[in-house]
Amino acid sequence: MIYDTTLRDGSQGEGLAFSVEDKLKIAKKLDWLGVSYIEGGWPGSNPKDLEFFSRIKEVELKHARITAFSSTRKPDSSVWQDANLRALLEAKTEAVTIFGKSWDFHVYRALGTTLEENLQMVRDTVSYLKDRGLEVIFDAEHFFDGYRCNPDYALQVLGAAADAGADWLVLCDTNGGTLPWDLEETISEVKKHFNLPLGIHAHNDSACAVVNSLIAVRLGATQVQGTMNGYGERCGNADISSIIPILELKMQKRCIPDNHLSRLTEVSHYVSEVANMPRYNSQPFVGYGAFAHKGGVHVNALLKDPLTYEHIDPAAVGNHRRVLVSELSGLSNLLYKARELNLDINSYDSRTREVIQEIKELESQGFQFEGADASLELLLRRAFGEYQDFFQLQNLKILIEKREDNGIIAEAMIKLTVDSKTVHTAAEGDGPVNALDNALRKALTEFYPMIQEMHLRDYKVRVLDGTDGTAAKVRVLIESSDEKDSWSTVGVSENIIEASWQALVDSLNYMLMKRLSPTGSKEDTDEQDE
Ligand SMILES: CC(=O)SCCNC(=O)CCNC(=O)[C@H](O)C(C)(C)COP(=O)(O)OP(=O)(O)OC[C@H]1O[C@@H](n2cnc3c(N)ncnc32)[C@H](O)[C@@H]1OP(=O)(O)O
Ligand SMILES: CC(=O)C(=O)O
Repeated sequence: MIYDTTLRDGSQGEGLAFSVEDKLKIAKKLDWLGVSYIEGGWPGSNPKDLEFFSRIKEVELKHARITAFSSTRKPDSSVWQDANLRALLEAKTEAVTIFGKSWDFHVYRALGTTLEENLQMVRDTVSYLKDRGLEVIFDAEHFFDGYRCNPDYALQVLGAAADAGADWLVLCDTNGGTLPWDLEETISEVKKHFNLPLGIHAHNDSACAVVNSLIAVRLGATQVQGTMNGYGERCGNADISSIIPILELKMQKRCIPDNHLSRLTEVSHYVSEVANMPRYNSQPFVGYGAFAHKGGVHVNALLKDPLTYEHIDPAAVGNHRRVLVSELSGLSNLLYKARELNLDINSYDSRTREVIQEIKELESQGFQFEGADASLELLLRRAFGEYQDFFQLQNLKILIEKREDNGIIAEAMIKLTVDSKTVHTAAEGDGPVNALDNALRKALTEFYPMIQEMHLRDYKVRVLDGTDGTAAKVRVLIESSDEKDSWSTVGVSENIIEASWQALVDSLNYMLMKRLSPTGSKEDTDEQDE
């Protein structure tokens, strides 16, 4: 069973703060994926979590059970007086998760109580909740550290929870420092003492959260607690976007409903969008680059059989294969790319080798085509005679004026040839690149009105050779979009205006090619875009 704690432990990660709406959206999406439990939050912690539990009741979930989280009662107090437990019951979930201390050091230092009182806190809390007919999942906090320091006591804590009626004993590697072989030994010992279903809750501080979770499953644990994309306190929790496909595809353990695995990539990306967290390109299974192939040798073999360089079929997890074209490309990368673009080229055509050499030469000058799909497509189509620029520059001037009261104003004057006609325009902008963009659009709108639908979404500049001082080159990457599509272009020069010009011109030409020339259609490959 997959127990997702993105909304509770995940939200303890730096930079994450879910609204109630966010939590509801994520819970629905996790249910759509088919996880067994969704831990919605800690009701005693804040009003937002309590509101989530009240509103999630109105949502019809198909697979997941909602659980609410809390601690054992306070030392030297009673369960009836405990504010956390009161709030927990207010959440009115059918399942609850209680964490209790299982490391003697924590009992002394963090709780400031006796070992016996901690055992009583566990007993009282679990039996109080069981008496109310709830499913009780007992998270033994710091279990592996506790077992290492005082195995008898750690086992007594599990025993207290089990005797009080807990339905699950979940072994937590709270500090995330346990190594796989130690974890294996500890779980093997625990199994000798308890017949209850076991779970695992691993943190990733030693980069072992996923592997530790999988080892626990091999040893018989039937519940894995983790978070989508591995969000969580410090270095995060076990990433269920890796655990689910490994269980399903490599360990033959069913943990989500039939045919739901292909939803995984979508769910992972959705959660990162709602969480407003950047995606990790190389994230296993679900990352945009998880099946991106760059080396020529790899792509050559992939074309013969994808199994040569892919451990699973990307489609199984809803991801897709991508081939990158760069200075590390061979003929195979180019042939693959050409096929995607419906370009009829073959390895016997001398131009094919010439294009690879041109790409390698340009990349050595600082261009980077793997992040500039549109510039690459223009280069290929130009090389194979399938494309001609839609306008030509005659000349361009940029004036920059610093005014005392009005900041900096830039003005670009531009002379172009379009359809054998000369067009001469000028436009102002906040800065030189903005003025250039405005002037170009002004000149071209008369001939190609559709360029008004194009927007510049992102503009990035990278200095390529800082040691040369003013002679350093810059690479400009521009991301543009219209209502249907988005594309990236690149320019490189020692002059930032020239580099920006190259990327801007590519961007406009690319859009015009797509709209006006049938060979420029990317419709066939749209599904391959992120
Ligand atoms: C391993 C984990 O991830 S556990 C989950 C951790 N998550 C969070 O802490 C997020 C939500 N937490 C909160 O909103 C707040 O910390 C609250 C509302 C729970 C408590 O707030 P406060 O009452 O102000 O206490 P504070 O946060 O300062 O300290 C935590 C208290 O819990 C006690 N505590 C810690 N673990 C346990 C436990 N298993 N059982 C009982 N009490 C516990 C601590 O001893 C401390 O009590 P003290 O104030 O008497 O020293
Ligand atoms: C319970 C929990 O979140 C932990 O031990 O890490």
